[in-house]
Amino acid sequence: MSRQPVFLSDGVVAGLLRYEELIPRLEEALGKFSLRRSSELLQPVRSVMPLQNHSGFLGLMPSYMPNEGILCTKMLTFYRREAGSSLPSTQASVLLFDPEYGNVTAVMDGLDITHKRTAAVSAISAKLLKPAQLDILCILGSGHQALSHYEVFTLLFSFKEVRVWSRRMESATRFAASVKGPVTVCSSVKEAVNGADVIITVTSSSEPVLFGNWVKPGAHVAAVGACRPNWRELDDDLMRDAVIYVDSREGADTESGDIILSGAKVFAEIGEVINGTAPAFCEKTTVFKSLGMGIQDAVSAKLVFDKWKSQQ
Ligand SMILES: NC(=O)C1=CN([C@@H]2O[C@H](COP(=O)(O)OP(=O)(O)OC[C@H]3O[C@@H](n4cnc5c(N)ncnc54)[C@H](O)[C@@H]3O)[C@@H](O)[C@H]2O)C=CC1
Ligand SMILES: O=C(O)C1=NCCCC1
Repeated sequence: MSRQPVFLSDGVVAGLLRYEELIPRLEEALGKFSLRRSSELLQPVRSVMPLQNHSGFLGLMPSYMPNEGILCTKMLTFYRREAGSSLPSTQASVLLFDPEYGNVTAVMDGLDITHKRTAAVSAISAKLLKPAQLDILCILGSGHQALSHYEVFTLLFSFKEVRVWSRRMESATRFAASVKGPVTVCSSVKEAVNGADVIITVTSSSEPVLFGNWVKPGAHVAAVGACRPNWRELDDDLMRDAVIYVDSREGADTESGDIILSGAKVFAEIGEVINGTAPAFCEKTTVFKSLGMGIQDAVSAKLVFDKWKSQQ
């Protein structure tokens, strides 16, 4: 069992990972996670080491799904970057092990996995908590996650209008020009979210950018940024008035400033909605607070590795 691990570059991973195959695997994993059967799935809360010099952190995200033959960890760094930096703010590597023997079988670049699995889980939340009307999609932020969220949301849903807002107008304009379909560039958050049915927050902000009194009652918000206990994207009004769903209760209670600082109560994990053990309040304003989980990376990496092996 002393074979060297294979290395799969970002280009190879991106070529193999397809939303159509990824989404059902993520749904299954989210449902399993919420059952809390430790014989089937283990995933501790992300271990985080702050990197003060960079307003960032290094995170370790292990997970184990013995029945799936998955033992995996993602290692990531998040650095708060100035606009125009050539490096992405989140960088990641994923290690897959042979669960039988403990040797590393594959090391893969984790960028595309992080972009796609995060966006796919937000799209799953919108599918489960679908508002009655689905005409307007609004994306706040114009970076990597904005792009992957645009891709999967326009793949799964048919919006009449897609809007984008970014702190710097030229970034929003560049984003709109880079995607296939029409995108309205908005000059303020208030204008962007006005009447929107689905709002995605994908900013690196540590202060609220989205305020509850701007949000249409019954809208669904997928809140993806603000992944540290003292960072916010959403204000107290929105956190108090919406029904709050999360990927992991333990993760949310440990890492989400929006939840910890607002004192908002988590209603359910989206895995519980998938399992039918918690209701989907589609008619109410809902927030899905995403922090990201190791199992999401693990099932993505396993999918990529199996496809790569089948082509050798
Ligand atoms: N929940 C999850 O599973 C994951 C969450 N993330 C988080 O998603 C967010 C976006 O990630 P990426 O798109 O990869 O980053 P990025 O660096 O590519 O884009 C960040 C965006 O945030 C904007 N921004 C930065 N500071 C801001 C501020 N103070 N106010 C408003 N906008 C601001 C930037 O202009 C840019 O549009 C980050 O907070 C990241 O930590 C990233 C990966 C997974
Ligand atoms: O789950 C992830 O991957 C990340 N979550 C929070 C921000 C950095 C990446």
